[in-house]
Amino acid sequence: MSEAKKGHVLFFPYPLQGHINPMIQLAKRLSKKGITSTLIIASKDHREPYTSDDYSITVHTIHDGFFPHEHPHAKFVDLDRFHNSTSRSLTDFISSAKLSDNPPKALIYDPFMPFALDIAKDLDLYVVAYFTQPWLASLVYYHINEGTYDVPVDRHENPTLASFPGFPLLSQDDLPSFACEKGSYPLLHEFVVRQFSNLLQADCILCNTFDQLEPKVVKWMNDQWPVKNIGPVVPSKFLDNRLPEDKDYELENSKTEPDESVLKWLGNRPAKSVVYVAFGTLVALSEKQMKEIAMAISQTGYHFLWSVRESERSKLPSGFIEEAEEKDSGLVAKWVPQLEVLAHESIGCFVSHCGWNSTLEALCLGVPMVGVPQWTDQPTNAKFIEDVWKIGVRVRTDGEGLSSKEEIARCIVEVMEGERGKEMRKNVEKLKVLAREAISEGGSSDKKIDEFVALLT
Ligand SMILES: O=c1ccn([C@@H]2O[C@H](COP(=O)(O)OP(=O)(O)O[C@H]3O[C@H](CO)[C@@H](O)[C@H](O)[C@H]3O)[C@@H](O)[C@H]2O)c(=O)[nH]1
Repeated sequence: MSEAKKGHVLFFPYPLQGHINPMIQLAKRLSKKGITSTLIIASKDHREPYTSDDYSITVHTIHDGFFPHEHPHAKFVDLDRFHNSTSRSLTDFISSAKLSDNPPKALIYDPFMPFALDIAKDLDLYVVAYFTQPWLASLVYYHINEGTYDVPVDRHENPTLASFPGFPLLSQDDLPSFACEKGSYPLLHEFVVRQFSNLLQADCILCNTFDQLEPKVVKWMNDQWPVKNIGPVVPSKFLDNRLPEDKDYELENSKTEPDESVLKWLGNRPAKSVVYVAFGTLVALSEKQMKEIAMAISQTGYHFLWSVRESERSKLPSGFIEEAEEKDSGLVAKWVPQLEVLAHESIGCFVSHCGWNSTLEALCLGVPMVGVPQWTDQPTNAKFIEDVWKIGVRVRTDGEGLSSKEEIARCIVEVMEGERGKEMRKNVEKLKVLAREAISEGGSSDKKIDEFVALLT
C-alpha cells in the first residue's frame, strides 16, 4: 500500500525513451513514499492526460512546437524552436497547476533542458536536476563548460590522454562523442555542455547511478554540489522487489503484453548459452556494421537473440533471419522484454551499444557485456565496463569506426568462455549485489530518496 500523500512533484523528462524511463521509475519510487507525481512530456502529438492507478502518476503532454507530420527527430535539429515553444507550454502548464487543489512543490527536470530550471525558479518551485546519463559523461561536459578541458581541434593530431578528477586517463576514443573533437556535432556539443550553464541554481541534483559504482567520481562530485545518487532505478522486480507490481518501465494503463515467444524460445536453450544483442532505441548502425555483426554471430556458432528495430531490419544480410529460423540457431525479434531476457538463465553475454539504461540493466542482472559503443555517453560507459568494473570487453574499430566480424567474434568468445570472461562474470555478480544493496531498504540510494522526500514534505 502507498503511504498517505505528502506532496506533489512535477517530472519533466527529455522526450526520448532512454530519458523518460528513468523519470518514470523515480516517480514510481516517490509515489510509494507518498508523493503525488505528474509527468509532463513535450510532444508534437496531443494525448489526453491519463493516470496510473498503481502509482498515482498522471501523464500530461504539452506542445513542443512541432507538427504531427514532421519527422520525430526534427526537435533534435531545430533546437531553438523546441526551446521556445516548449518553454511557453511549460510555463503555462506550471502556472495552471499552481492554481489547482494540489499545487506542485517541485519540478524534477532533465538537465538536457536547462530552460526548465529558469522557468520553475521564476514560478517559485523547488528545482531538482535529474541526470539520466552517468557522471562519467556528464562530468566531461561539466569540465568543458568550466573551461578546464579543452576539446582538441583534431582527434588524431597529438592524441593526448584526457585527465579528469576521479577518472582513469581517457583516450579520444573513450570520451563522449560530443567531446572528442571540436566541430564534430557542433549543435549537440553545445546542447550537452549547456546542461551546466545554470546548474548551480538547482536546489538539488539527482543521478541514476549509485555511490559504489563510481566512488571516486562521486567523492569529487560531493565536494562540488548537493548531489544525491538515487539509482539504479531499474524496475523493482529485477532488484529489491519492494514494489512487486513494478515489472517494467511502463505505467499501468499503457502496458504492452510481454512477448512470450521470445521467452519460450530462450526456455529451450541451456544455461548461459545464448548471446543477446541489442542496441537500444536510437542507434542506427551502418549496413556494413550490421553485416559484420551478423557474420560474427554466425561464425561463433552460439545461439543468439537479436533485437532489431523495424527500421533496421533491411540492413541484415539477405536470408539471415530465415536461415537462423531454419537451423533454429537464433531469433531476430523487433523488440524484446529486455529485462526479462537479461534475467533469463540462458543468456551468456550481452552485445550492447552501452546505453546507460542497458548498462545498468546488465549490471543489475549480472550479465557480462561486449561493448559496441557508437556515440554520446556510450564510449565512456564502455571504458568503465572494460577497464574499471571489468565486466566486459569493448570491440576495437578500424580507422573508419567499423568493427570487423573477426574482432566482434573474438570478443564474444572471450566473454562466453575465455578466462577473462570468468573474471568478468564474478565482477558483474559483485556489482549486482552492490546495486541491490544500494536501492534496498536502508541502502545508499534508498536513503537518498528518503532524504529527498523529506525535503519535499
Ligand atoms: O528490444 C529491446 C531493446 C531495448 N529495450 C529497452 O530500451 C532501453 C534502451 O535504453 P539505453 O540502453 O539507455 O539506450 P538508448 O535508448 O539508446 O538511450 C539513449 O539514452 C541513454 C540515457 O541517457 C543514453 O545512455 C544512450 O546513450 C542514448 O542512446 C533499455 O531500458 C532496454 O531495456 C527493450 O526493452 N527491448
